[in-house]
Amino acid sequence: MGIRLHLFPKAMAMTQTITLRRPDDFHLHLRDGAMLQAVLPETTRDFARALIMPNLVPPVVTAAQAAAYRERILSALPAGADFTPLMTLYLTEDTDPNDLARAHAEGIAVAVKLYPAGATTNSHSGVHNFDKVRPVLEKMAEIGMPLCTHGEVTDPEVDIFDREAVFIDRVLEPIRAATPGLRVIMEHITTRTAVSYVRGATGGDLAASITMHHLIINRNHILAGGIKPHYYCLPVAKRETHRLALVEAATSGDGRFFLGTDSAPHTDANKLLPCGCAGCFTATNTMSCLAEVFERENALQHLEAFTALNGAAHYRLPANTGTLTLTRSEAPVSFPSHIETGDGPVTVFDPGFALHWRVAE
Ligand SMILES: NC(=O)N[C@@H](CC(=O)O)C(=O)O
Ligand SMILES: [Zn+2]
Ligand SMILES: [Zn+2]
Repeated sequence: MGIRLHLFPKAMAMTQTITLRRPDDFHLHLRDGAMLQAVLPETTRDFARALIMPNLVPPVVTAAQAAAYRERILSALPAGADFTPLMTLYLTEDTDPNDLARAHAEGIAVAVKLYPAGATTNSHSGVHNFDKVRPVLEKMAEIGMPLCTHGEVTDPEVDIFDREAVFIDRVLEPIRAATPGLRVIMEHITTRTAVSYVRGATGGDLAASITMHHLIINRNHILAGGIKPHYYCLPVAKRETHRLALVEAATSGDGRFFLGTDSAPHTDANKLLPCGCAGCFTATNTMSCLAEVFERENALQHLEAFTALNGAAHYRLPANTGTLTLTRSEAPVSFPSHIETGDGPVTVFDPGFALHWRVAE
C-alpha cells in the first residue's frame, strides 16, 4: 500500500494528505472500569490494534485473567469500533510456564511483560530475582512468545537517569545470553545506549518500541522553569542527545523500531501530588504529534513503517488492511486539554508546539 503524498492547491492554502495503513500501538495502558470506558475511544479512533499492558491491581498474570480483561475491553468498545486488543501477561516469580504456554497457544496473550519489582506504576508484583523466572523464559524461547521489558533497574544506588543503560548490562544482556532464541522487545526506550544496543544485536530477536512523547520532550521539559508533572513518566525523559537518537531511530525506517505510545492515564488529582504518578496520556493526539515530528525530519515516508508495519512484522502479525488519512492545514489544529473520566479529568499530552496534522474523519 505504501504511502501516498498528495499536494494539491486549494483556494488559498496548500492542503497535504497522507494515507497509511491503520496504525498499531504496541504499548498501551487502558486501566479498567470507568477509566477504561473513558480512554478506550481515544485509542480506537485511530488505532486498529494495541498491546495492552497488564499492570492492573491485581495484575493480569494468568491466561484466565487475560481472557477476562480482554472481555471487559471488548465490552467497553464504542459502537462500530474496529479494534483488537492484544493481551499481555504480567510476569511474576510464580508465573506457571504451562499456563503461559496455553495463553499463547490459544491466542489469549501475545506477549509477556517483565517489570522489575518497584520500577514503575503497579510493578510491586514484578520480578525481584531474575533467576526465579528462568524456567518461564526458557519456555517462552521454546514456544516463540516474546518478552516485553520495562528496562530499568531499581537499585537505589543507580541514578534514575542511568537506570535504563544499567538494566541492559545487568539484566537484559545476561538474560539474552542465557536464553538463546528468546524474542525481546525493549519497551519505551529513552537512550541512545538502547538504540545502539538494538542496532548491534544480530539474529532478529531484538527490537524496541518508542513512545511519541520521548520523541518530543527531554528532561528540561520536566524540570526547567518549574516542575511539570504532566511530563513525568517512566523511564524519565533524558537529555537532548538521547532524544535526538530516538528521533533518528524512529524516523529512519529501520524495522527494529516501532511505536508503543505508553499512553498512561492518571487523573490530574493523582498527577498533581507531592508524590505524583508517572505517565503521560497521549492516545488523543499521538498521530498528529508523530506526523509533525516526522515532517520536521523530512521522513513522512517512514511514518507508516514506524506506526503500522515494523511492529506488526516483529510480532509476526499481518499488517492492518484498513487505512488512516492525515491532513495538514496551515492553521494549527487543536485537541482538548483533557478528557473527562468517571474518576476525574485526565490531561492530554501537550507537545509544546503547534500541530498542523489531523486524522481525517
Ligand atoms: N510509563 C509510565 O510512566 N507509567 C506507566 C507504567 C510504565 O509503562 O512504566 C503506568 O502504568 O502509568
Ligand atoms: Zn514501563
Ligand atoms: Zn507503560
